[in-house]
Amino acid sequence: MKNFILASASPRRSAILSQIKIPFRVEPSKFEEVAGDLEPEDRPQKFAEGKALDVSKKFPEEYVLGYDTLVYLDGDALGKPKDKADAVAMLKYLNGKRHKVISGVAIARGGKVISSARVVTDVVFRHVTDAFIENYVESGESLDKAGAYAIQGLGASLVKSIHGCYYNVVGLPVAKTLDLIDRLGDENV
Ligand SMILES: Cc1cn([C@H]2C[C@H](O)[C@@H](COP(=O)(O)OP(=O)(O)OP(=O)(O)O)O2)c(=O)[nH]c1=O
Repeated sequence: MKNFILASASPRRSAILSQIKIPFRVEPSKFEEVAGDLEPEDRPQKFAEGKALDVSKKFPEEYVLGYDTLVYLDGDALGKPKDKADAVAMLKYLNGKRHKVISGVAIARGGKVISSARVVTDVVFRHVTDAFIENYVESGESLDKAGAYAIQGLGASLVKSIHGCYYNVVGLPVAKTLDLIDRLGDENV
C-alpha cells in the first residue's frame, strides 16, 4: 500500500481516511481559493487540484490527496458561512429544498495532477421553523461547514433524505477516492 499525504486541515477528512485504513500523514495546503471565472460546479475539483498541487510541490516524491466541498442550489455556491447571521441565511435558503453537495478529489505527484474527479450528492432538507434554524446555528456546528450544516452531527436533524455518497457530503468521497487510488498502479510517473 502506498503512503499518502492529505493536503487538508479538516479533522473530518483525516477521520474518514483513517476509517478506511489508507496510510497517510497530514500537510495542510496554503492554496488560495479564487473562484475567478470558474462555474460553481467546477470549483471543488479545481480547488482540490490546487490544494494537492500546492503540497505536491513541497513533497514531489509522494502522492498527495486534495479535497474541496461546496453546497450548490439554483446557481449559487455556498461555502463556509462568514458568521452566524450568514449561517442562518444559508439554512433558510436551503430549508425544505433539494440541493447538491459537490466535492472534488485530486491526486498529485511530482508537482503534477495525476487524476481528479467531482462527486455530486443530492440532499433533501426537511422543512423546519426559523427558530429551529436559529437554535441549530447557536450550537456552533455551522461555522466551518459548507452550506452551514453538518450531516454527521446535529445537522442530521435538518436532512430528510440523501441520494448518492454520504461521505461525499462530509467532505471525502470514499468510493471515488478508492477508485482513483486503484488506478494509480496504471500511471507512468
Ligand atoms: C455539507 C457538509 C460539509 N462539511 C464540511 C466538509 C469540509 O470540511 C467543509 C467544507 O470546507 P472545505 O473548504 O472543502 O475544506 P476545509 O477548509 O474544511 O479543509 P481543507 O481545505 O484544509 O481540506 O464542510 C461537513 O463536515 N458536513 C456536511 O454535512
